[in-house]
Amino acid sequence: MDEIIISVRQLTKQYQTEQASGIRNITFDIKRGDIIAVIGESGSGKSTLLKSIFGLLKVDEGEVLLNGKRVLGPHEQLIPGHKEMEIVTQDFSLNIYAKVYDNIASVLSNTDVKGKQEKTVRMMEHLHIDHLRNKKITELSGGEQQRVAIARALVTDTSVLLLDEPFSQVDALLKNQLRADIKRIAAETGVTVIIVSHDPADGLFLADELILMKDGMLIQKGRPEHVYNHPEHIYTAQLLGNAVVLKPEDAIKLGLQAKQQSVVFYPEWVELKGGWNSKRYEVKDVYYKGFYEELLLERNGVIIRAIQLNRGEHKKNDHVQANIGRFLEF
Ligand SMILES: Nc1ncnc2c1ncn2[C@@H]1O[C@H](COP(=O)(O)OP(=O)(O)OP(=O)(O)O)[C@@H](O)[C@H]1O
Repeated sequence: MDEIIISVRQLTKQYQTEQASGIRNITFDIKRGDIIAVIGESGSGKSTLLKSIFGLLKVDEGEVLLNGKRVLGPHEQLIPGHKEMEIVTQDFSLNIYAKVYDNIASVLSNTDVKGKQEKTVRMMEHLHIDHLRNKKITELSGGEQQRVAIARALVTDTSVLLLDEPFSQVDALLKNQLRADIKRIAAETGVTVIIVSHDPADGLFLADELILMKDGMLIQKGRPEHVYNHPEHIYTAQLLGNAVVLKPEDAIKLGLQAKQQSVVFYPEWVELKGGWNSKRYEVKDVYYKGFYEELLLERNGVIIRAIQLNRGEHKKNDHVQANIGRFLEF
């Protein structure tokens, strides 16, 4: 059976503000070795959840258990945090005057100097920062600092790594590499990782399980493919796949038999092809996206979006046959 490493139980943390803020009644378990991605729009409570798990915030209700033991809050111990967890926050908390190598090595004990050196070098290689080893933190870009902070957290052989927006400072190319590195390192070391990100693509790519947050509440948890294909809220479908949302009267104008309040589908569920069930649409616009293109299609005054691999087949004012192959109702 899978071993549960972290249990979050009815966790509530409200800030003293006029509007509702923070997180409310969050409950879930994390399996050892899993990568969990906490996804949600800005202000949905992701960072509050992460900090609460680490013991940085005094929560109002509920608890976090690590290996069955309650994680203490900042009011219960001198130094907030937990020795079996490492957190990389958005400020990185690096010693900016020290060199990259020393920032990483300094968290290891001096009892085994050779082992310390080897481990530090290996971790720098893992995160592609070995060429920066003698540079000071002040001489690095934001993305480079981010990788040093992750290396410093991972070199400790921590059981749990918490990452708050770990890709916020890196460009698209580096981001792909860093995501793949984290996935590989997690698989190699068995570390449990919780990543907070506002970019759903991070979670879809990296996570064994996604946690969707909205207005301080957990609204869905599950494997990325499952959550993507079976969203329980319109918000989830919009966040993960920029879904098209139609009122039932508009859906009917497209020939869909809608019974509920809203009809929802991802643009890639629209099939651009002829056939007995396809309908004629006018192409209102074509957005070039590189390897694919997004088409704005109109029928009976209703606009939908469709995407397809970029073959340059369609242009504005063309007519196409399209079929909404699958849709969800909410
Ligand atoms: N120290 C604080 N005092 C008062 N309100 C706070 C504090 N920290 C967060 N909040 C509020 O709590 C809510 C959740 O904030 P949180 O930072 O957890 O969200 P988030 O999903 O991480 O957002 P982002 O993606 O923008 O970082 C927001 O409404 C925020 O304004």
